[in-house]
Amino acid sequence: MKTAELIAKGESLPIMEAFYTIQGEGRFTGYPAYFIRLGGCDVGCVWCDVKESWEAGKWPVQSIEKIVSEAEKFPGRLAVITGGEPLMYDLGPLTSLLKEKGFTINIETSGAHPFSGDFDWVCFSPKKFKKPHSSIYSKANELKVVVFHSSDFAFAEEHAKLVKKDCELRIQPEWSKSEKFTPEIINYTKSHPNWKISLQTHKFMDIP
Ligand SMILES: C[S@@+](CC[C@H](N)C(=O)[O-])C[C@H]1O[C@@H](n2cnc3c(N)ncnc32)[C@H](O)[C@@H]1O
Ligand SMILES: Nc1nc2[nH]cc(C(=O)O)c2c(=O)[nH]1
Ligand code: SF4
Ligand SMILES: [Mg+2]
Repeated sequence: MKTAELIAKGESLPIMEAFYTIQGEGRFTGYPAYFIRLGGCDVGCVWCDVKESWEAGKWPVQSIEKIVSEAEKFPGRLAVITGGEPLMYDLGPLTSLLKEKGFTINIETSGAHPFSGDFDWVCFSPKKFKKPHSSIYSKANELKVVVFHSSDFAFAEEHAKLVKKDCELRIQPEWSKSEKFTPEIINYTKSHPNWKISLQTHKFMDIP
């Protein structure tokens, strides 16, 4: 089969990088996890901290068997699928193979493409730059909104209305604007206690 066909079926995927680290953000902050970063994103966030991921074509394509066999070399059995935007691909085959090998699987996504795959935890981080696909709202376990501008609090509330009742709500300061917005985020969370704060703790620890 041609590479393009294998990618379309989700049997092979462009891999920007894969690394064993500590989940820095959100619900599973502090958990050791194997990150699989897929290449390719068409959302275009001005403040994206992995812009080099955007061009799918520049990353090597690997079979899901190879991706999972690399993951198995590490002792942890929590995998985080991220990118780039991982939902640009059919994640069914990759997640079923990871499951077969005993992994718990989380995803980091903007939700901008149709949902696929079988996940234990879905972290949905909507973006103003490309509207989320309707399929994400019933799947999200966590809504993690990055604050880069004061208007992002209202954007966060709009999305909070659309997710499931038990979806956990988090606000995360955009890294470069952290100093400016952290006091506002603290005050917002104290006055809107249905929200919690998420920080990019890996950046403080200087780990991947
Ligand atoms: C790089 S993205 C990849 C996954 C997916 N494309 C997404 O945006 O959710 C992983 C997480 O990092 C967040 N993020 C990206 N750049 C950031 C920045 N400069 N400051 C804070 N969070 C950021 C995203 O919102 C997302 O929650
Ligand atoms: N340690 C660590 N935790 C993370 N949580 C989400 C990340 C991502 O880029 O998706 C990320 C990342 O890049 N590194
Ligand atoms: S959706 Fe995610 S990977 Fe894509 S530009 Fe935005 S933060 Fe970066
Ligand atoms: Mg990151």
